[in-house]
Amino acid sequence: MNIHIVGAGAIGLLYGGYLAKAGEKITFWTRKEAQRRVLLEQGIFIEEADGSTVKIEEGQWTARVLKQDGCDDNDAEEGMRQEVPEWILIAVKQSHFEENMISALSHIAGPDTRIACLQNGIGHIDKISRRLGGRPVYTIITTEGSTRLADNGVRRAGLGESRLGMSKAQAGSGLDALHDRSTETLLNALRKAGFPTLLSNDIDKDIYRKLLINSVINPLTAILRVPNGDLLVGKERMTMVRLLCAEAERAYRACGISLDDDAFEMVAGVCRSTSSNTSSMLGDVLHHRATEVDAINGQLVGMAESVGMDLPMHRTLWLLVKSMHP
Ligand SMILES: NC(=O)C1=CN([C@@H]2O[C@H](COP(=O)(O)OP(=O)(O)OC[C@H]3O[C@@H](n4cnc5c(N)ncnc54)[C@H](OP(=O)(O)O)[C@@H]3O)[C@@H](O)[C@H]2O)C=CC1
Ligand SMILES: CC(C)(CO)C(=O)C(=O)O
Repeated sequence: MNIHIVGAGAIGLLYGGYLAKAGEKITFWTRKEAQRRVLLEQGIFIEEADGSTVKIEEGQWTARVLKQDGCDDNDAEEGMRQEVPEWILIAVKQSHFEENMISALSHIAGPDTRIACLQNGIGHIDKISRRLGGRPVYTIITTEGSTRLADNGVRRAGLGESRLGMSKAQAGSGLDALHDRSTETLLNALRKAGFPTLLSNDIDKDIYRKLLINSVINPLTAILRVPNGDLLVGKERMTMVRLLCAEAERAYRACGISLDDDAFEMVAGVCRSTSSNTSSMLGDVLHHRATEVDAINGQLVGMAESVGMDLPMHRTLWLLVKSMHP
């Protein structure tokens, strides 16, 4: 299957690398020519949690630079059209969803191309879908953890679990798009590549579950500069985790979003299972990059506001993290 990966960062290289190794035809779209060159010259490497390293040489995959108009330096647009992807996996960060990037997507995608987003946070799906003429956009929620080590390599935290689905707002009356040949083909490709993936008929539940987890763990670890597990160390941190969970739960109830589990137990469970992780938000802060806090705590605060509710703790975390942006 012909799959394009937009954003060859931590999660893009992990997914694209293993999909290519499993025999899929992969095209990475990078932002910079320098990264494209490193990829083509040195190949991709993935460090696994057991210390082994997997090398994936060019052959099954190629790399291009995503330009504003969708063309790269080496290929005319006509050439790209002949390689219309069946799927595009978007693996950029929330802060990378700029007009130019979204407009470039419309050049890569053919009329039947499916698009799936791997981002944490919310708000991006509708934005892209609108800009792509209402084309339905799928979501992949994953517990994979990947850290970028170089332009061409990543470290995988361990085996995660992923879910592929389409949120109700996207599906409209067309939920059948979830159960067609194209979706089945992507699911099989992901599984063959070593990503245990389930088809979700209720991806919104997964999206909001992850949003709540990220809204508590990410800003707290970014501000305190501690690994995830350390949020459970000490009375004061535990109290903050509890209060943030309770505030988010109140907002979810007011918005009619149900959670299967107790929020605190859920968040504490993730702190324990990823105890040595540097959260992605802490990673961004340490590297002086913009974080995804707008799409996480910002969206949560906005959701609550839409039903007349204020979330003072989440709002404060949002502003604190935003104040650390470069
Ligand atoms: N890493 C993880 O373990 C997980 C990540 N996620 C989500 O996946 C998303 C990506 O995260 P992650 O991979 O960690 O982030 P990275 O920062 O490692 O990767 C993002 C990549 O997107 C590239 N990019 C940005 N803008 C463009 C553009 N216009 N055209 C082409 N490429 C572009 C960046 O290029 P450049 O380097 O040149 O800036 C970078 O390589 C996030 O939303 C995150 O929440 C979800 C679950 C797990
Ligand atoms: C689940 C968690 C908190 C793991 O680190 C994560 O998704 C992130 O860091 O963004």
